Order: sequence, then structure tokens, then C-alpha cells
Amino acid sequence: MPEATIGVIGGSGLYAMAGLTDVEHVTLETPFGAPSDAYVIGTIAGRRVAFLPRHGVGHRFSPSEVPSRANIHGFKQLGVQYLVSISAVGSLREEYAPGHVVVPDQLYDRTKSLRPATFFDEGLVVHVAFDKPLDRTLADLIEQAAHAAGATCHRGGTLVVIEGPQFSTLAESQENRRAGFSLIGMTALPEAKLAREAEIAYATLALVTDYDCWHPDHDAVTVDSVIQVLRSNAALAQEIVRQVVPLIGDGFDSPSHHALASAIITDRAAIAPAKRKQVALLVEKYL
Ligand SMILES: CSC[C@H]1O[C@H](OP(=O)(O)O)[C@H](O)[C@@H]1O
Ligand SMILES: Nc1ncnc2[nH]cnc12
Repeated sequence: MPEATIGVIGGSGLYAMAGLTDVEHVTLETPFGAPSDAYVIGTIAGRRVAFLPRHGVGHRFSPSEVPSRANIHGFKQLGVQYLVSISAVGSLREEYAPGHVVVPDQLYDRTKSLRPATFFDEGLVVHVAFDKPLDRTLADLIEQAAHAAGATCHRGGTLVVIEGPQFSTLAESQENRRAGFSLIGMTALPEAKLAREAEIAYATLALVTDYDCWHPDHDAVTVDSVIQVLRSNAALAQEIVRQVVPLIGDGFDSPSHHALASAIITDRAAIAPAKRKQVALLVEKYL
């Protein structure tokens, strides 16, 4: 099995990663089905990096259909310990303008329970801490890399995740602003929850593409307007990835790497063999 310590999951408009050398394409199966596409593994600054387009090449999976359990399990199979998640987002704050990048520090879940959001069910119950959903150190490094790449980069704020696929109503957009959220997207959850359960340090690089629909001086968001901004921003996002890889370097210890240590509540003797087998890669060392 090929290996990579660093993973990158590309969002809308980012279906490939330029600048990789010694590239391998790896198609994986997981106990949770097939990932969105083949993983593309290549070298950046002497490190093996695994890239996966979240929606698949050609953007075939809607936000509700993205097979996040398979995607995260696949990264785990490859040995990924640090996952940089790239997302196109709407801005709910005047100062976070289209074309800017933001490294948020919180997530808020407004998805509608349609997406499998845990690896642990059917006789194995696990409650991981999720008060800090995004890894602080990885976020610091992404911010540093964004500045080095010449981006206008903001740090902090809450990314609210909606079910979609429709964009928000004006009333919803205004309510999300009143709630104090800074950014809006459709995919960071349950992805970040699953990364935590897989003990992978996860942080988001958010590419601001629009002002959603609340801004009186801007038209409401459309796919065409999002893609237009991403066309000029995809190269920037890739440059930020190239800059962050050497900053991660040999890696660092993250609280996420120990997320399951005190999270398993089910009596070990009561766990069914089939469930044990299904999640062995994630949890075996604690059972
Ligand atoms: C094309 S606009 C809506 C679409 O873009 C974002 O995707 P991603 O987070 O994967 O970049 C948003 O979440 C929606 O899926
Ligand atoms: N306004 C918006 N709402 C939800 N997801 C988005 N992705 C990009 N722009 C978005």
C-alpha cells in the first residue's frame, strides 16, 4: 500500500493538484464503500501527499452524497495524519471578500442528519470531544502558508455548514449573520467529525467565492459566480498547499491523534466481531 502522511481534500473547482512529482493513482475500497475518486499521491518538498477531489473528478457527488466515511477511511489507510480541507465558501462578513482566503477556527452544524456522520454505531458507541473541531497547529501552518503564497488571508471565525444543495434564502442568510457566523459552506461536516474519529488532524482552507445573498451591493450567489472566482483562485490554493507541506515537515503531535483514547463507552466484551473488523484500522489499538 502506498503511503502519505499529509492529505489534501479539494473542493469545488479543485479537482487536481499541480506540482506533484512521482505521481501514483490509488483506487481504494473501504468498509464504508468507495471514496469519491482515486487518490493521487505525489511528492512535494520531499513529502508524500495524498490528494482527493471531494466531489469526484467532474463534480459528480452533491454535498449530501459525498461519501465522507469512505474518503476519510481511505486517507487513514494511506497513513495520513494531517488533512488539509479546501472549500469554496460564501462570506457572511463584509471584510471577508471574494478572492480572500480564511482559516476558520469553528464549525457549526446546520446539516439535516442525511449524512452518515460516525464510524461508530451498531454496537460500538464512541463519543469523541469536538469542542475544537479544527486543529489549531495545522490551522496556524495553513495561515502561515497562505501569507507566504501572497494570499489576502484572515484567521478565525465560524463556518456554518448547511445541507444544500440549494443556496440559502435571504432570511436564512440574515439569520446566519445574526448568529455570528462568518462563512457558509456545505461540506466541512461531517468530514471534520469523521477525521476526528479517525484521529487525523484536520483544518480548513476556505476560499471565499461570494457574499451568499445578504449583501445589498452584491448579486445573490450562483454556481457561475463561484466558479469564476475559483478559476482565478485555484492556482493560489495549490500554491498554499505547496507552501504548507514543508511547514508540516516531520509533523507534530495533535490532540486529534489521541481522540479515541478516552472516548469508547461500550464494554469491550460486548462488541460484535463484525463491527470490530469493520473499524479495526481506526480503533484496534484501544480494544
Ligand atoms: C459550487 S458552490 C457550492 C458547493 O461549493 C462548496 O463545495 P466545497 O466545500 O467542496 O468546496 C459548497 O460546500 C458546495 O458543495
Ligand atoms: N454561499 C454559499 N453557500 C453555501 N456554500 C457555498 N459555497 C460557496 N458559496 C457558498
